[in-house]
Amino acid sequence: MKITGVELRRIAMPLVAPFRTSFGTETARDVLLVRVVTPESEGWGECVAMSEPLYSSEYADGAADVLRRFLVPAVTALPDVDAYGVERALAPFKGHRMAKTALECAVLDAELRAAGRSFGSFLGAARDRVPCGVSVGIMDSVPRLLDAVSAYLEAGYVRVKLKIEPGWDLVPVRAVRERFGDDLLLQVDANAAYTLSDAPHLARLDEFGLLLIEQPLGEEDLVQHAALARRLNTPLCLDESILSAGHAAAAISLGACSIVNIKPGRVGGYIEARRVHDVCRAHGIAVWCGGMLETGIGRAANVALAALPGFTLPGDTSASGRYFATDVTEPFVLRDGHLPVPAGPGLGVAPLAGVLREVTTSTEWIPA
Ligand SMILES: CC(=O)N[C@@H](Cc1ccc2ccccc2c1)C(=O)O
Ligand SMILES: [Mg+2]
Repeated sequence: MKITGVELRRIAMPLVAPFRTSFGTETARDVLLVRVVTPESEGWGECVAMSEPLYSSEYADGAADVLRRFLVPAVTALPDVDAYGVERALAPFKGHRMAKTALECAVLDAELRAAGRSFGSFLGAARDRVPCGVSVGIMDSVPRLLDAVSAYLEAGYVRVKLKIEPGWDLVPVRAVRERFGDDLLLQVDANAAYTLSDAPHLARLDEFGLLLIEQPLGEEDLVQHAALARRLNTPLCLDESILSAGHAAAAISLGACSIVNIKPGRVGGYIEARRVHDVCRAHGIAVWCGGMLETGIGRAANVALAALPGFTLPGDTSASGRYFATDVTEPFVLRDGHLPVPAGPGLGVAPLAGVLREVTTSTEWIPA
């Protein structure tokens, strides 16, 4: 496939409610979308980097810059390209995994649309719908938290994840467990807010029968997570620490985690995300699909990924309405706690022209 050109488009997506984590509070998404145009078709990809480098080192303006100056030219220079060719062409550039993922996804979407093949069939989806969990932010009070969880359970979510940080952990978790009972699938995510010296405190989470504790320690603390895992009964899950299939293998062999949250943007692409899935599966490690408050573009790709056989835990693949009053694609709507895997060619969804025009804050065309 020969690329004619690439569009970088920024869109502003207000959130239906502020989303607070241990690293900050988000009230709107400033999203970078990538559109790849070829003579046969066009494809879309979403860069999940935040507007500020608070979750990872990447941020939207930086991703746009590295795409504009290095990544897009490296790909559009190729006479014929597919998603694997994109991976090879981008390998010389270090890091910038979220930016790379957006471009790889857009090429893959265009390629699959031209071939009349769905994302799910390319990745190896084993199901046509996936069970969905929900990520609940840090709230102003426990009553407000209980109201939010109650509404999400009403909506049908099959698993609840609570954001925690020092000062907001045991009390809210205990309140949710006591209100909604022992059968509720419940887990927590600290976004690296603790240190190994907090081990005795974190061990007190064991009494709540959680599915997992996600990324309690720093992104680079693989050995410390292994030490912490030996002092907890609750399984440890890593998110920020796992940037590749190699990282997953290292974390597993160190005993730093027994579950992995897979986010394609964090690991550099959907092809690499499948490699992480395969490595974990080979080690008997369960995986689930994380979320970065994606629009329907990233959501469509993630739901397809979440349908792979090793994704045995509900992911943060929540409905569009969890984050946006109006999604940029047809909304993903929860049915019996599941989202359908798009079956159409490519991502199976595309931005709705009217909504896209409304939310666009800038566009830039990069000719091949
Ligand atoms: C659903 C969920 O908890 N996601 C991330 C954290 C997170 C939170 C807030 C975000 C805001 C803008 C972009 C990405 C973001 C990611 C996580 O699993 O750690
Ligand atoms: Mg996380």
